[in-house]
Amino acid sequence: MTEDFDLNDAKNIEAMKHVRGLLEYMGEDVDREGLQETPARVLSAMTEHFSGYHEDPRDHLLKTFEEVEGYDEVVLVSDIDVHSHCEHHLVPFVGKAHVAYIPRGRVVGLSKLARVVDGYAKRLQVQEKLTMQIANAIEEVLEPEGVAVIVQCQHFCMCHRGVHKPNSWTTTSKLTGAFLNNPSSRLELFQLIGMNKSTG
Ligand SMILES: Nc1nc2c(ncn2[C@@H]2O[C@H](COP(=O)(O)OP(=O)(O)OP(=O)(O)O)[C@@H](O)[C@H]2O)c(=O)[nH]1
Ligand SMILES: [Zn+2]
Repeated sequence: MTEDFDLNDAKNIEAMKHVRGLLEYMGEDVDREGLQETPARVLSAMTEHFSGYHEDPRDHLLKTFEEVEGYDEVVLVSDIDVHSHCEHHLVPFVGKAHVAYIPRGRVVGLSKLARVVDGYAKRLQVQEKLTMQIANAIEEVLEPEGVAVIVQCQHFCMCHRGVHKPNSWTTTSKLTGAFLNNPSSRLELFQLIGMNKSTG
């Protein structure tokens, strides 16, 4: 599970001490057998959860976009799974992102939109910032007629601690260009998202 984790690396040794400190703080016996590999596992998992710090998500678009004339309708990738962590409590928030744009010549592979979502989600986040960062990246690189990013998540900090509202969902959106200014583009977007849900 932690094959790629270097137990001899000075930074890792230092970080494992901190994880042990947290286990002690929780009231655990850090020397018990079941916890021997836990600090390394925790750090290895963190590397995965926070891989976004080691990339610029805009690169997924910058390195792959193509100039394609003729398609100027909505491109929507809906229900992209979002797994992020809230910067207030370091606990997960999870849900979906719907990402759309109307090309003005530049198009990109559909998976790249999901990679942009991941690149920003795999950091400590607040949902509003995540939503804006995804939209800004697409806007900046593809220079489309419009961008729409809608994120719907459940925040564990709200569901499983604190106010304890396990059924609550938070929706955030960032619309630009035609999606903002043209009611028919916005209506089409919401119909497409709704249509997908009713058939899914
Ligand atoms: N706007 C926004 N708030 C968030 C997000 N994630 C968590 N929060 C909120 O951040 C706030 C932090 O409030 P604090 O009063 O400082 O922390 P707290 O005492 O743990 O608050 P409670 O969760 O109410 O117990 C809470 O209201 C959370 O619901 C997010 O993505 N966006
Ligand atoms: Zn939180």
